[in-house]
Amino acid sequence: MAASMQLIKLRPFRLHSTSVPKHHSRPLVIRCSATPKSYNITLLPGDGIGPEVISVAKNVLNLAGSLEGIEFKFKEMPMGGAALDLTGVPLPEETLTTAQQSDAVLLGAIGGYKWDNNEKHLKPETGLLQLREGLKVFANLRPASVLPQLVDASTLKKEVAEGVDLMVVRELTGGIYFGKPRGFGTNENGEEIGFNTEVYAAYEIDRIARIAFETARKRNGKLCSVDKANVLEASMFWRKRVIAIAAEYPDVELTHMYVDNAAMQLVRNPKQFDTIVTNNIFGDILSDEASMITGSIGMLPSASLGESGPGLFEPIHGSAPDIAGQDKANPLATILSAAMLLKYGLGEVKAAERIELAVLDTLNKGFRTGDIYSVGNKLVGCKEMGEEVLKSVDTKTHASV
Ligand SMILES: NC(=O)c1ccc[n+]([C@@H]2O[C@H](COP(=O)([O-])OP(=O)(O)OC[C@H]3O[C@@H](n4cnc5c(N)ncnc54)[C@H](O)[C@@H]3O)[C@@H](O)[C@H]2O)c1
Ligand SMILES: CC(C)[C@H](C(=O)O)[C@@H](O)C(=O)O
Ligand SMILES: [Mg+2]
Repeated sequence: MAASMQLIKLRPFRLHSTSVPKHHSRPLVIRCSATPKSYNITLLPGDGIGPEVISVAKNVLNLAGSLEGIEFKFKEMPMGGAALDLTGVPLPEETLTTAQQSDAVLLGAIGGYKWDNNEKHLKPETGLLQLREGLKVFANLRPASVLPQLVDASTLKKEVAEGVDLMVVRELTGGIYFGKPRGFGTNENGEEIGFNTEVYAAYEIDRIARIAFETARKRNGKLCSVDKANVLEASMFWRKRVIAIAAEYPDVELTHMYVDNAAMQLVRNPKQFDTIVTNNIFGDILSDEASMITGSIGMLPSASLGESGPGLFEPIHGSAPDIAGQDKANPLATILSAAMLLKYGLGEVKAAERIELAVLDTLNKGFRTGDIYSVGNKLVGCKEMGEEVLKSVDTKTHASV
């Protein structure tokens, strides 16, 4: 099991000690062994490579679940550009309601050239922000670990990349993404302007800081808060609140770093980081940067959690229009997001570990999509990679879990 824990080094935890999300209470229900556990999963394939990676991840999730006596009822709903084309909006009300009423949500990716020049409210990306807001998933966990099998795929030198295992805790429903005022206008000289507002209330910082301290406590006890407190008032306040919350976690070592330095340190010496907590926009950027240390953005999963209700699970990558429809996408980030769904969303740790082990086994056998390929490996497409993971879920992990 040690190998799988390397992949996503975090045990399931409650976001809030006083409010237990619906799904966390599930294991307490006593069930007859003849009655399989059943969960409703909303699938949001989205655009570009989204449907390709979701179709593969759905099969893996289904098989890992069935081997643990879990049954899934999947409901696929339109989202992003696909929803715009179908209904005229990027997040139809029915999609949001279905997602809110399910046990967990698995999303592929949204966006594409076709909708790039749409007005803001008609952008696929706006639909994604509405979904995160609608599910109230303020805590976005983005683990980045360099797997021994993929050290050579990293763009960094082996000695720098080897052993990296960090977790970015990104605030997801606040900051400049949602702050008001925002929009377009003219300045005092009559010139056109565009503007956004970076704003955080104390409660928003306090709750994400607590998640980050809890996360660090379950890992190596080191938390680095990344901000721009040398310049931005919102960051100065962020730092003040993180320091205040630190008093509740004397066992966690807290450090602070400016975001420009953090971006540099991530490629200079990424092993210095354990858990990073940061705001919405810095977390977006730093997690893409961290992904390349691991070999590819096609490897990084994520879990977005709130205080109650279903979690949202998605790879951190986008719809990759440059490779969409060519069976070239790496599905592992989405498959690993399905593992996070099981672990953090449903508390189904055994089924999650089956998937993690299967991914490691598939990589051990040398199967690689183009983004993580190096000489000597077997180059496969998205579908074949999925089939290989399925085989490993069925055989290897069945025997070892
Ligand atoms: N969560 C999301 O749905 C999400 C995230 C990021 C970007 N986007 C959207 O996706 C679209 C494209 O954005 P972008 O090009 O900046 O970022 P991107 O992540 O889609 O692609 C960046 C690069 O990484 C590659 N890549 C991404 N995922 C891969 C995978 N699984 N396997 C192999 N290679 C992969 C792509 O081919 C591309 O070269 C935009 O519309 C953007 O808004 C959506
Ligand atoms: C598509 C976009 C809205 C999104 C974000 O900025 O959060 C993406 O980049 C991500 O990382 O999930
Ligand atoms: Mg991003």
